[in-house]
Amino acid sequence: MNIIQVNDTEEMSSIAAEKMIDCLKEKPHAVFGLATGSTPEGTYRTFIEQVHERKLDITKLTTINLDEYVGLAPSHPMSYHAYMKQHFFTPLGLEPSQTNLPRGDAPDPEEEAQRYEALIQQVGGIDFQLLGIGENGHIAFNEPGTPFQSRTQVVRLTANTREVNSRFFDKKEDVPTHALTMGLATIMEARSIVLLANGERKREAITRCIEGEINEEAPASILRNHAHVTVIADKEALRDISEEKIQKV
Ligand SMILES: O=P(O)(O)OC[C@H]1O[C@](O)(CO)[C@@H](O)[C@@H]1O
Repeated sequence: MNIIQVNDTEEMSSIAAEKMIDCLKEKPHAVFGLATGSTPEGTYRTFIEQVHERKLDITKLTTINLDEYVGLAPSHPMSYHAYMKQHFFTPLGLEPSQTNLPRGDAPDPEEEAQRYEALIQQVGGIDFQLLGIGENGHIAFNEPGTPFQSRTQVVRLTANTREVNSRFFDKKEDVPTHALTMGLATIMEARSIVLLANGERKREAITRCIEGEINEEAPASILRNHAHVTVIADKEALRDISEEKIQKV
């Protein structure tokens, strides 16, 4: 695990965006695994600016998102479809056929999970996976206790995750109780992974991810079993990590 300490969110975003660009330049038909949440917003902005500035070809790119709330149609403003459209797909200029998210409004969510897992295999797997981390250590919506061998599935969200994510909704009760999420084993098949974290509120989750025991109570700790993971995080998130493990920019 390569751990890069950055000075601020802007630096985190530009390093992450540069890694996405490296992947795209090396493989124009790359498959990007993408995350939502507040953490990757700057990375998306910087990547898009750079793609336009350097006139990079994105017409062969495919994107596969990690998760979606069960019950929210793509048109729902709090859906991850809407988030991706606003922060990435539209400003980058991707065609709808290039982008993929689980359908939160699928009539049979379990069947949708299977379709989505099969789709990831059909596109040949993920070349570059971007991840955020939940305050409780979740990656995608794989909450503490999720089996390491899990694949794309329907999950119940913890009270903590619903509380944390209620900041995006009008009322706490509006936060869906379930989500469709790529599983931990699915994520681990990505060829390279970049995990982003900033701020004190991610400190405990990052400490457990990097220095705690590798176990299912700390879902992000599984990443230590992957050969190509880079954590890009700020001082606040890395406060408890031993100096010798950290690379500073
Ligand atoms: O980036 P944020 O908003 O702190 O969210 C962290 C993580 O939580 C989620 O938003 C899900 O709760 C993930 O998609 C994200 O990686």
